[in-house]
Amino acid sequence: MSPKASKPLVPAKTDPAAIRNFCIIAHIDHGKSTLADRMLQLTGVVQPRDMKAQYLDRMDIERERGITIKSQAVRMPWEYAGETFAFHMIDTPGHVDFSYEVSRSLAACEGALLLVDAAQGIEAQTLANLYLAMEHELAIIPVLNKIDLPAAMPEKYAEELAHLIGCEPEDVLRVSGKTGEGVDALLDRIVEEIPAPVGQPDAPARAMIFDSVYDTYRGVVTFVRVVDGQLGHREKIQMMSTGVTHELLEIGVSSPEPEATKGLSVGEVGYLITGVKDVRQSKVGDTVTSANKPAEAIIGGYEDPKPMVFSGLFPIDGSDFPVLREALEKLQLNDAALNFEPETSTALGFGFRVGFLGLLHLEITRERLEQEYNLDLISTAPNVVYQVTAEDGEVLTVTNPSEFPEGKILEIREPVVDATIIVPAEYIGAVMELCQSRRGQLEGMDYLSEERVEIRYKMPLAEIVFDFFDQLKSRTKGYASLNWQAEGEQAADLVKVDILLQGDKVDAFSAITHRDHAYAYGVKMASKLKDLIPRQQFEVPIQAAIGSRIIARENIRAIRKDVLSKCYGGDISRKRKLLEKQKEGKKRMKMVGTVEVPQEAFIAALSSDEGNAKEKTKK
Ligand SMILES: Nc1nc2c(ncn2[C@@H]2O[C@H](COP(=O)(O)OP(=O)(O)OP(=O)(O)O)[C@@H](O)[C@H]2O)c(=O)[nH]1
Repeated sequence: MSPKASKPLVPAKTDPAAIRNFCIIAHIDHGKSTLADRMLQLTGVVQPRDMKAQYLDRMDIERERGITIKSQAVRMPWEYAGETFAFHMIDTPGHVDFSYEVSRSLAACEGALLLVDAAQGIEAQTLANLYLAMEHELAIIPVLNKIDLPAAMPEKYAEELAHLIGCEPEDVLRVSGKTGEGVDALLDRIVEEIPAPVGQPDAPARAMIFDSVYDTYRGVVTFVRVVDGQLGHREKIQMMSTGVTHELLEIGVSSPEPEATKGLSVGEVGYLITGVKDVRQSKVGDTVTSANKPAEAIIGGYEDPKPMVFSGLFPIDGSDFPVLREALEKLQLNDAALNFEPETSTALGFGFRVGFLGLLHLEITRERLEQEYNLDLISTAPNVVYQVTAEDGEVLTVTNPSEFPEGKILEIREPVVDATIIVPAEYIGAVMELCQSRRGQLEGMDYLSEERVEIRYKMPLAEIVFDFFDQLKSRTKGYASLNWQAEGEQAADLVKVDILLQGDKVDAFSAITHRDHAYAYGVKMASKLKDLIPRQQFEVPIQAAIGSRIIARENIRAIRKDVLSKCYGGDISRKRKLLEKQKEGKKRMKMVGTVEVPQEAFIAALSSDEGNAKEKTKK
């Protein structure tokens, strides 16, 4: 993040009246990043020869998957009526797992571009993001994107959008992020319609942290929006929630490459570098003030990201445990939403219980651990968080089936969500049937237009987070879009199903499920394992049980594997070689009680056959 040494510092203080802070909100794949690319080009901050698609998605994994994970803030100049304006554009991720990032970015803006694909129309996350923007009282500019597509229906969707936000269809801008058509008119509209930031220039400095990223060379880079006063180069700053002070080594703006400035003043969006090495010291949502003249009140309105899904991560090679710990610690430097604690499993050895925002977050984290740190991992079936009241009245927070208390249980509470599904009206029946089978309760239904409907359900998180989206897509020929948000908890009839091999519980295969699904889980797991575990020298029963009650059973028949049978004659060295080879093979086995289970059986039994979470959860 270093500026070129010889470059003079850009003067501090931009007149707040000439600043416009905005973000782009949209359903996933409606083209935010592509539109952002065009804006960078049109405003001249990125030269055509340096331009690459999705310029702002810097992480390799973001490029590979074509999605935005971390938000980015970029400063761009724009001439309007003879005056130069400074735009701060904050690109936001669109996936539901990362919606907390959207909410932070929104709090740093005065306006939002609501981007809708002109060939798709409004989708579930368009609504969710719009409601968030309205909560933050942002000025909203409706924009239809991808008008170059032959399938685009701008007239139809302009009406839909106008109806939704209460404006005239003519007020809906039409652009193409791909060809650039209409983008300069959009930039003008930003000046006209988004209010300039207001703050008190002479008050003690207050800046709100909306993102922190870890940079290998510079440590933590903190992105802030200055609300009051100003922060200067080399100033001593204080984090208001903890009182910790740091010296500012560098302050600047991204344009889109980092450019050091003398300071940041009211309404400006930029970055701070203090040499701190851990993002948790620069907490998103915290207020930065000046240590010499501290402000009195923190800027409010933030939520901390809360993990929704937990899974155990175990190295396949037990000696990789320290590497896994170090890798998780490094990822956490850059991902405040990731949390983990050590876990021991009798079947899988030492590993970590890791909390994620959702399945995509889990998959990305796992992929990064495997790619960037060269680890081979087994992950256990993900589960949500349960509140379990045991017989003695004690309430336990259970993030792992192995923590499930033995004995009688008074109540189990599970997280629930409000789900919004948008589909063409002909699929209402199919969607309702699916939601009902997942213990959903219909909350309401509205027609967005004659043929498209918004259906709202209250559902258990555990029912929606895993393969629900796949099912929804296949029942609606891919036309449904889904969004959900946490909405508290409810009591439910849940049980823990254990899997036993020769009478010994295999903790890695235990699961908490609804009583109605317990039998199906038991049967599926027992028959999967029967195929995966090789025959042993004795008979091995595989059982599924709720408490002491067996609900399913399979048997692996005994064999005696005589490796010497091929070896007639008395060549002792050949016999020895075969026995050695058999010993080698045994090393790759895990002993569960007296049963040898090959490593691959764990991997295969725990791997879901559901494929890729991004594909599943993308619209
Ligand atoms: N024809 C056409 N395609 C577009 C346009 N804008 C974006 N696309 C394509 O739509 C796809 C999604 O675009 P992105 O810009 O990655 O979408 P996004 O909303 O940023 O997606 P996330 O970062 O994953 O949230 C890409 O394949 C783009 O090439 C457009 O104006 N016209």
